[in-house]
Amino acid sequence: MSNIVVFGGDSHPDLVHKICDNLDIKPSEVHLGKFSNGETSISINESVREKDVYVIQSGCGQVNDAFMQLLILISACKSASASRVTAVMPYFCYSRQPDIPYTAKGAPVIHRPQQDGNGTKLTTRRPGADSSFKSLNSAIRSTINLENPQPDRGIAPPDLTSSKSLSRIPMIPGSKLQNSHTNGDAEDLFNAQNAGYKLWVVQAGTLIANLLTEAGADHVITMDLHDRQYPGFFDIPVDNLYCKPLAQNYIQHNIPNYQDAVIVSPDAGGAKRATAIADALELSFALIHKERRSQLLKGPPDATLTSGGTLPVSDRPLVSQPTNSVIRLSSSSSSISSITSTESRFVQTTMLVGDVRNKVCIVVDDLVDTSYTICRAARLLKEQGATKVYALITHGLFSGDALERISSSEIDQLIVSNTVPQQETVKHLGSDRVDIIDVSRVFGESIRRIHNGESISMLFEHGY
Ligand SMILES: O=P(O)(O)OC[C@H]1O[C@@H](O)[C@H](O)[C@@H]1O
Repeated sequence: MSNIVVFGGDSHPDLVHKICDNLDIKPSEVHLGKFSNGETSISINESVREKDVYVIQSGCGQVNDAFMQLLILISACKSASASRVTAVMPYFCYSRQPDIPYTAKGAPVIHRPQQDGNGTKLTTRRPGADSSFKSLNSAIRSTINLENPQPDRGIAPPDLTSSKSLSRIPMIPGSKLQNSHTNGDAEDLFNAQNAGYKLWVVQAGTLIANLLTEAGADHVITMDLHDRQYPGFFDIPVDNLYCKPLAQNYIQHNIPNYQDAVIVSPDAGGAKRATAIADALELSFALIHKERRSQLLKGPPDATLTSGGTLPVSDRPLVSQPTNSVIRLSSSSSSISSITSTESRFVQTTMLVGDVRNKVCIVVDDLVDTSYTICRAARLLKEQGATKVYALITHGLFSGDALERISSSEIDQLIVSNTVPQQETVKHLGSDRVDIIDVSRVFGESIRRIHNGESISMLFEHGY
């Protein structure tokens, strides 16, 4: 192929080489480094004048560094007179929104308490909180308890200050999560859940899109965007490839008697993705749905649901019959303290819709980050009689201690694509328990087609 140049960032060199092998070219030479103060330094060692340039960088590893490196590489090519620059991001970072707890009351309380010489000053007040950190920490702790509601299993809450595990929950410098074991946070928890304001965490979609286009990207190629609407942030073409055809191919060729298996979505958000695979392979489908809502307790402390109070705390799921079970907010994950009528709580409903008894289950999801979602799904399926659980994932981020969790989970077989490096995964879980779906061919073919001005829509349906 003439007039094409492919550069790789340093987040996933193995995939860069594989994609280039498929294109039968070599990655172009670039020096990637850091200045002494930690800033990214890049020098391009060949001419890109009037060339069609592809910069491959997955949004993983040191993700902010990787993204900055991508931006600088794009900008360097553009200012060196490349005719077109395409960002190839096998895993598109910042494509998920933050998972911040907030009250049902919504927006910040805006009031006008302060007058100065120049007129009225609008301020935002956070009732019940001395400092924003104090309240936010509490809110985070409450989410941790919900994310890992296993009080009887003696699992300590993760330390957000050091663990990379809960990446959808913002990490606050200096948060003292070890204090979440104590009961002294009840007031904080109450404040966090009832303060009447919404903890506002930036949703970065437009910024990320603008940064890429401002750097000089003319086109983006990615795979299985968490949000299919995400390309709407861009005013350049975004080709979102699907792992689906590769996943289907894996199921058909590697799962014995796959015709009797059940495709499972571990949450409502992934239902479309999973049903698309189930429909294509004519398999049954099951859905795990979890709903969390904050509520103010009204009944007496130990009242039963029928008398208008609360159900006993339980992490057991509901099967096919949606009924509410209550996981109460607690400042300790190892014990459930008594409920008072004025505290805030979450009502959590977990439903498994579909029949998995004596079935092989294939849990399909776009990504695994902390792995709580997928491990919880596997446990539930086994409890409900599944004989074997496969987890089929596009982007295996496996942050923090995710691999340890998977290792001791009910997942029998993990199948994950290589949009993100998986050497650690194989090392940790063993090659028998992990299979890798190679996406380099489909990325290579999409680059070839885009370079030649051909359609890539057949890749969406059939892969390569
Ligand atoms: O539970 P972890 O692995 O952190 O998060 C992964 C889940 O969070 C969702 O956004 C993904 O679609 C997936 O279901």
